[in-house]
Parts: sequence; structure tokens; C-alpha cells
Amino acid sequence: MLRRLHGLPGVVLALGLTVVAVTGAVLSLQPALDRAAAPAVPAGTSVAGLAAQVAARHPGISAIRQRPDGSLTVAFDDGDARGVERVDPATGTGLGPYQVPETTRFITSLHRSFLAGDAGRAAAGLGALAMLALSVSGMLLLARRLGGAGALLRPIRGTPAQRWHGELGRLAVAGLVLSSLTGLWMSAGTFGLIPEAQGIAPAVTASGGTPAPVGTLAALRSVPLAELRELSFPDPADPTDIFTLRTAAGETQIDAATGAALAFAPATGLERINDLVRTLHTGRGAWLLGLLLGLSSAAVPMLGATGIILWARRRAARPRFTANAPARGADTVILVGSEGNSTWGFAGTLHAALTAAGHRVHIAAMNEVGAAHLAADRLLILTATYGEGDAPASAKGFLSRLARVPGRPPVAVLGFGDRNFPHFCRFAQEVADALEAKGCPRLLPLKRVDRRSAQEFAQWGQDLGAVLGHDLTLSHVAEPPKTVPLVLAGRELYGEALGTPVAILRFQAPRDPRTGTPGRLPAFAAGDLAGIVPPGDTMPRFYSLASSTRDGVLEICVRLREGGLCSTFLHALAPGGAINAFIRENPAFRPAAGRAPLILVGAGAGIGPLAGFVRANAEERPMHLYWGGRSAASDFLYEHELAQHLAERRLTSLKTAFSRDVEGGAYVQDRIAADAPRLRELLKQGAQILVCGGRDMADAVTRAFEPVVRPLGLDLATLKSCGRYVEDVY
Ligand SMILES: Cc1cc2nc3c(=O)[nH]c(=O)nc-3n(C[C@H](O)[C@H](O)[C@H](O)COP(=O)(O)O)c2cc1C
Repeated sequence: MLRRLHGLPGVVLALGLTVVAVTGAVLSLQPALDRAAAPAVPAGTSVAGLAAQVAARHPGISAIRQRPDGSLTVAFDDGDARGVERVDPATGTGLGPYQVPETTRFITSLHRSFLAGDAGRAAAGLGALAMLALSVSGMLLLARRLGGAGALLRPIRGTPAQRWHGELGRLAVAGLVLSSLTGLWMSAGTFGLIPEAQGIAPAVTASGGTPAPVGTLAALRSVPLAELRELSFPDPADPTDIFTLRTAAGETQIDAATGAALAFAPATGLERINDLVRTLHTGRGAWLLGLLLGLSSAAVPMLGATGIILWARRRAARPRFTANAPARGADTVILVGSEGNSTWGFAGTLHAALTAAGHRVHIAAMNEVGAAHLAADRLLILTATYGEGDAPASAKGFLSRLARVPGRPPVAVLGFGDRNFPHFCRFAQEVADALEAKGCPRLLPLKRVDRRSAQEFAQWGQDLGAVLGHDLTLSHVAEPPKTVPLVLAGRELYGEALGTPVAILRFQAPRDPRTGTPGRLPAFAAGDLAGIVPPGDTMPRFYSLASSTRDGVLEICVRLREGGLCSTFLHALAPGGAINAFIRENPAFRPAAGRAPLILVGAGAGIGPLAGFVRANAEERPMHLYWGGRSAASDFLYEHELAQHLAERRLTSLKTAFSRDVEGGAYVQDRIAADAPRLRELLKQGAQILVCGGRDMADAVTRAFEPVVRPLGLDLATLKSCGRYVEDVY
């Protein structure tokens, strides 16, 4: 719901809001410029003093105004000359005619009404309402993503578009909320939705005597010039007319002959609110606030652009289902937890089979769980597991939402995972436990599907059919991922002497056969994953990328595994040989933004993405690499490149450990333990730790880091939860 409120309306309104925000940002400069240009109002000058000086030059003076930026203007009609003139507050001398530049007038009109009169003014008012809704829903979404309102200042992880959108959003949100609230108030005033602010001045009777010189009037002599808002002069032809003086406190009517204050109408509460709202919206009279509001508004085009990218990506990734029954009234609800979309494919097969069997079936992402889903006759949950047994993207918010949603339908949970991971289907287990704790009866025991096995899925379908009392045949044919062809451009082989060959493979896009021009690589960054489908199989294998598109090659490190279909295929590939691959973004495994030091830890082929991070470090951010191999002579991957990076300061320090070397015989975790004091110093500076390699190495490294971080009052769980300890483990 929240995402729907934020997503599509944001995209639709992006252009209109950009116009309002950019013009607002330009106008916000005005108060600071005006303030710099306006002559200072000298202390000790009274309204009477200035009025006398100006009246001496302009016998037909009708009003003096002090504008919010502090400048003074005089309206006059002297018979031969008339107009509005700026005056020096110290001497009352004229500073030239007052006029708003044509460009400012144009920008103001664009800002207030899109140059379209009342209809445009109404649209701008609705725009302010939309901006308010987008700001609030955006912050709620960010809080949900970062782990609650208390976590709103945590580092934001994800793709560049996600990071920019989140960072800019939280920087600008206060200014945008203030601008939109005050803009809404002013719009409501324009359309008469707020009652008249002005108090009613009491009826007074002037003495009718001969007007005294304005400089002598007591009620004007007692008011400092700095407090003046406006002084209206009496009509010289009407002896009963009076002076009207407006200050922030209210309106005073003054006898032109005696100089006595005849009546005082204090400013109403509404007038004071209007004044405050105008100041808070325009920054006039508060130039610094104006600039801050302007900066917030200037973020809107970028927020719009990154928002559109995020929305389009989410839309493209969302699977489509024909005949999805509405959630309300569905007898069966399928909720899906997926990151790479394959689980959606299985869920689609299940949806179609159940619908064909006569059920009303609704399918949705686990993150969307709501009361209508839990009101169904039965709930079927299909979910993948990632990382340390974590939730996939479409299920990240499920457990926290589940606790708040009422309803206890009978459930069956089907986990999708990979037995090669130590936490096989751990998230599915957590979901099943949470549902049981909530009191949902179990329709079927938790079932785990290994590596997308169509047979295991079909078996579960039979079990489900037995419970439902009808046949349920689930024949799922996985949709192959969209791959691009790549050709091997170069290879380096290490570790042969040890019987554990590791190859660095560099691929390029094939050349155009007609023109011979090099093809374009897909977009990727070091640390993302390349999915490679070996010939004769449908299951992709994932390899961490050691390069980014900018390097002009797709580079991976592959260890030859005994009986491994894909690694055998890749090691046998000759230069010019072709593969089919696709990119899976891996935003969780990237250096955090900023200049805090990075501690990179890896072993064997796990050096790939770490070498990629170092290679991309042109800005010489402190990077410390700990890497473990078997033998310095045989499998020191990237040896020469790393030496060059050290010389160029892309790499700050390198510590290696070789397990098979006679004098060394050490592992990477030994280097961590030995370097504890230095690592503690780096962690005090906010260092982030990135670990890549096999599961056993990663566990040993975790154990080695525990005593390193403990004296700092830290623990690895905390570092992991805020993205300062991230792993890419296989
Ligand atoms: C980076 C990565 C991490 C994974 N971590 C686990 C894990 O910890 N436990 C597990 O059982 N499966 C793990 N898997 C396997 C996925 O859960 C499995 O491939 C699943 O079918 C993916 O479904 P999806 O395409 O819908 O996201 C992981 C896969 C990848 C690519």
C-alpha cells in the first residue's frame, strides 16, 4: 500500500513537482540577494523621522512600506510624477524606482500557477499535497528498509539509484515537508478556504483640525522604524481622514492633527500564523532558512529521476499473472519470497494449476501480506533463502508485518534453496516457525526444494492435492534466464602444480560479424554475480565479478571443482570460445559510500571481487587486503597487478598467507589475529569489512574478528546489521 502510494503517483507527478521545486529553489535565492542589497535600517530612527524626510520630497505621498527583505518603498502621486520608489532608511533619499524584474515575475508565476491562472494555482496546491504525501511515505519506506524509525540514519545499501534516492530523500525531507505544508496553507488561503485574517478596525472620529507636520506626530515618533510594516497617509482633501500604521503587533489609527492614537486593533492569531507561514515558505525575512529550503527543493529533480529508475526496474522485475483473483474473496492465497524471480515462476505454475482446479487464487509478494491474505481459507508460502539464511528481497518485511496482521489460516510453506549453502532454506524455516507461533494450523510440513528441482516441486504438489482432496499436477518448466553471449578474450592459470587449478578468465562481448566493431558488455560492477549456464544444463552457476563494465572485460576467477559441470567447461574453454551469461546485481556486497577504510578479506578465488574493488579505487581510499592462498610460487593470483596497485596507492597494504609454504604455513585468519591492534584502529575510523571466499574460510575469519572488535564495544552481529561486515560466501 505504502509503496503504491509512493511509486506510481511519484512517477506521474515528477515533472510537475520538478517545475514547482526548481522555480522554488531559484526564488529561494531572492531573500539572500535582497538582504545583501538592502541598506540597513539605522537604530534610533522613528517612523515619524523617516516619514518627514520622505514627505518633504514627495508632497503627494500615500504610503510607506517596509518589505519582508528589509527594503523601504514609498508610493506617491505628486501630480507631475507618480510611482513607487525605493528609499534609503537612513536619509529618506530616493534610490530609484521599485520594480520586480520580469524574470522574477515569470518564475514566481510559474511556481504559483504554472502560468495557467486559477486552474494552475489549484494544480500547484494539489502538487504541494502530493509532495507532502511523497515525503512522508518515502520516509516510512526508508525506515522500513533500514529496520525501523530508529535506524533512519544508518548507511543505505543497494544500487546507486537506491542509495541516491534514499540519501537525498532523508537530507531534503524536512525542507520538503515544511515547504509543502506552508504551500498548502497559502493555496488554501488563495481559494478562500481559510477565513479572512484581518481584524476589523474600530470606527473612529478624527478631530478634523489642521494636519500637523508628520514628523511631529507623537504616535509615530514612539515607533522605531524597524517595526514598521506599512504607514498609509490620509487623503489631503479629506480633513477627517487619518494615518493608519501597521506593525507586527497590529494596526493603529492616528489623528492627523493631534498625533494621538485613536484606536489600536491587535493582529489576530490568524494574521500572525499567515505571517509565519509566509516567512517559512518564502524565506523572506529569514534568508538562511530560504537557502536551506531552496537546497531541499533543488534535490527534487534528482529524486524524481532516481525514483523513476527504481519504479521502472521494480515494474520490469515483477512477474505478471493473468486471472489473479482479488485478495478479498480468494479461497487460496500464495505469497512469494524471491530475489532472482525463479520462485515466482514456480508460484505461477502453482497458481495456474490451482485456478484450473476451480480455486479462487490470489498471488502476491510476501512483503505485501495483509489482513485480506490471512482471511483466506488457506495460505501457501513459497520462499527462497539468501546470504546467511536471510530473506529474499520480496520478503524482507514479511516477519515484522506478519506480527501486526490478524488472522490464522492453515498454511503450507515451501522453501527454495541450495544444499551447498550452510543455511539450507533457513528463511523458509523461520517463516514456518513464525506462522506456527502465531497459531496458524499446519496444512503440510515444511518442504525444502533443492536447486529448483522440478521433481521435488511436483511431489509437494501431490501432497498438497491430497490435502485439498483433488489431483494437483505441478509440471514446472523453468524459464531460462535471458543470457548474452560472451567470448573468452584471455586467461591466466594458477595452482596447477598443487592440483587445484584456478583460472582468471576475461570475457568480451562478441564483435559485430558485419562491421567488426566490438560489442557492448551488459552493465555490472565488481562484486555483482555472473550467472553462467553450462551447455547441456539449465541451472546457472554464479561467479563473483572481478571487474566492472568500465574495465571493458567481464572477469571472473574460477576454481576447477572435481566433477563440476560448469567449472570443467570454463577451464576447458579456449580463447575465442563462447559462453552464455547474465548479470545478477549483488548490491549487498559493495564498498559503502564515503572514504572510511575498507578491510578486504579473501582466500583462493575469493580475491576476484576484492581485486575489482582495488582496481576501481582511483581516489586512493584506504584499502587493506588480507588474502590467503596455498603457495606463493604457484597460486598467487593477481600478484603483479596488486604490486602495481600498491605502488599507485590504490591499495594501502597487502597481507598474504600461504598454507602450503614451508616457512609460512599460515591462513588468512592468522593474519587477522596477528594484526588485531591495527585493525582496531581502522575500525575506530569506521572501517567496513568485506569477506569473499569459501564458507569454512569465512567462518574462521568471523571467529578471528570477534576478539578484534570486542574491546571496541562492538560485536559482529551489530557490524553485520549495519552493513559494516558483509560477506560473499559460496
Ligand atoms: C548469493 C546467493 C546466496 C544464497 N544463499 C542461500 C542460502 O543461504 N541458503 C539456501 O538454501 N539457498 C541459498 N541460495 C540459493 C537460492 O535460495 C535459490 O537459488 C533459490 O531458488 C533462488 O530463488 P529466486 O530466484 O526466486 O530468488 C543463494 C543463492 C544466491 C545466488
